[in-house]
Amino acid sequence: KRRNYPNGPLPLPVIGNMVPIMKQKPGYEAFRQWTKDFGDVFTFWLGTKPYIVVSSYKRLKETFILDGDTYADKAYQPFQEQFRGGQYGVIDTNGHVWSTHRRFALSTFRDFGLGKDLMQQKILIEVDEVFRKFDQNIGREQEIPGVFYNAGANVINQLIFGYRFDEEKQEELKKLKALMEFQETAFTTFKVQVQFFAPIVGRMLPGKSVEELLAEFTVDFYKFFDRQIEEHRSRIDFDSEENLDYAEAYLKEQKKKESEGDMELFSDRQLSNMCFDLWVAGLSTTHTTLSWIIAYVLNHPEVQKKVHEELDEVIGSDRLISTGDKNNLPFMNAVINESQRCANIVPLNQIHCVSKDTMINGVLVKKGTGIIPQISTVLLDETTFPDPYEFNPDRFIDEHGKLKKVEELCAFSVGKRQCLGEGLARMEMFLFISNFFNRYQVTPGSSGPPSLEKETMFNATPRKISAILTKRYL
Ligand code: HEM
Repeated sequence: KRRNYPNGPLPLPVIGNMVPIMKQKPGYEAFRQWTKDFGDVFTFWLGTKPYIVVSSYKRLKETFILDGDTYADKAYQPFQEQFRGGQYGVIDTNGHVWSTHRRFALSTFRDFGLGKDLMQQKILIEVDEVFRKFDQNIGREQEIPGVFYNAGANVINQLIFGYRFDEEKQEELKKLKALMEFQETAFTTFKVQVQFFAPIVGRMLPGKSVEELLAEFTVDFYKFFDRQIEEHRSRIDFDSEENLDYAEAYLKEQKKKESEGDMELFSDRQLSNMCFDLWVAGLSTTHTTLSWIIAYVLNHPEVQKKVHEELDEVIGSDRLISTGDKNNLPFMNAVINESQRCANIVPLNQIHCVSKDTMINGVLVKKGTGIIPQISTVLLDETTFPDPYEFNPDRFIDEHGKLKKVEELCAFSVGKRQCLGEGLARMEMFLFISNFFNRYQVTPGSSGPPSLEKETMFNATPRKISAILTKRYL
C-alpha cells in the first residue's frame, strides 16, 4: 500500500507509526526526525490509515497557501458527526456549510473588532477584573492561570452571548469550566489517543471509549448553549440593526434566510454547534498560550527587565494599554511571538484532506487522502529559528530595534482553514500580557520558576504557575 504515497517511516501492522510519536512528549520530535530523514512531504500511518505530512513553510506555501482550495477540506471522522447530531459547526464541516459559517463568524467578529471597537472594550473590562483579583493577594504567593482562565471565559461568552460571569453566574462558570477541563484531560488518555487513530486496537484497551467520553461531556455543553439560544430568541429585537453578540447576529440571519425559504443553513442545531466550536477552540488555546507566556518570562528574568524598560519608556504610567500602543512596543510583541513559537501548543495539527487528485512533490495523491499542515515542525525549524528550543525574543527584533515580520511563525496555521479566532486571540494576548507586566513586577513563588516541560501527549498545557506580584506604580 505504501507505494502509492510519498515515502516515509516504516509502519508497524495495526498501530502504524504511533510508537515513535509517543516516545517523546508532546510529539514534536518524531515529525522533526522524519522531516530530516524523508524531506518535507512524507507519509506516516496512524493505525492502518496513511496521512501525508507537509512539514516546511516553503512546502506549506506551495500547497495549503497557494493552492488553498485543494487543501481546505477536513477529513471525515465518524465520531464527530455522532456527538454533533450531524454535519454541523465549522471545525468539522466542509463545502457550503463550512464556507458560509466561517465567513459569517469572521464578518461578525470583524464588525465587533473594527467597526465598534466592542471587542477591545470587552477585553479591557476583563483586564480590570484581572487586576482586581490579583491585587487582593498582592505581595503574597498566588496562582496565576486561574484568573486568566475566568477572564478568557468572560471574553468569549461576552462575544457569543453578550454577558460575563459575574458574581451570581459563578456556579454556571464552574460547571462550564469542569466540562472544559474534562474535555482537555479525558481525551489525552492512552486508550483514547490510540482509538482516534487505530479504532480496532483502541477499543480493546481498558477504560472509557471516545464515544462514552463524548456522550458524557457534550450533553451538558449543548444544554447550556440551547438554553442561551432560547433566552436570546425570547428577548431579541429583530428590528434593531446593531448586533450586540454573535448569537443575536446569527438569529437575525436565520430569520432572513427562513423568509427566503431556506430553513436549514442557519438552523438552531448549527448555531449550538458554532457556539461549541467557538467556545472550545477559543478558550483553552488562548488561556494555554497566556500561561506559557508568563511561564517563559518567569524563567527569564532578563526578559522581564527588558519588557519593563520598554514599558517605562513608551507608556511611563499605570494607564491602561490599548491596541493603539501595540506598534510602539516591539519587544513586548517579540516576547508574545517567541512564547507562541516555543509554547507550540498544537503538536499535531488538524487532519485535512485533498479535494482532488493532486501531485505533491512528484507523487500523485488521490482525492480524499488525509494531509496535515504540520506547523509544530515549522516553528522548530532550525534553519529559520536557530537553537529552536531556546527562548529568545530578540530573534523577532531587527537591527533597527523594530519587530521583524517572520511568516514562518504560523502558530495559527496557514491557508483557508487558518484559525478563525486569530484576531481575537492576538488582541487578548496583547492586552492581557502588556497590561499585566505594566502593572506588576512578577517573581517566582517558593517552588521556583514554573517548569517548561511539556507533560502531555498531543497537547502542550503548562503546569501550575504560582508567583508573587508587586505593583510597579503605587
Ligand atoms: C492562541 C490562540 C489560538 C491558537 C494558537 C489557535 C490555533 C488554531 C489552529 C492551529 C487551527 C487549525 C487550523 C487548521 O485546520 O489548519 C485553528 C482553527 C480554529 N480556531 Fe483557533 N487558535 C487560537 C485561538 C482561537 C480563538 C480565540 C478562537 C475563537 C474565538 C478560535 C477558533 C478557531 C476555529 C473555529 C477554528 C476552525 C477554523 C476552520 O476550520 O475553518 N481559535 N486554530
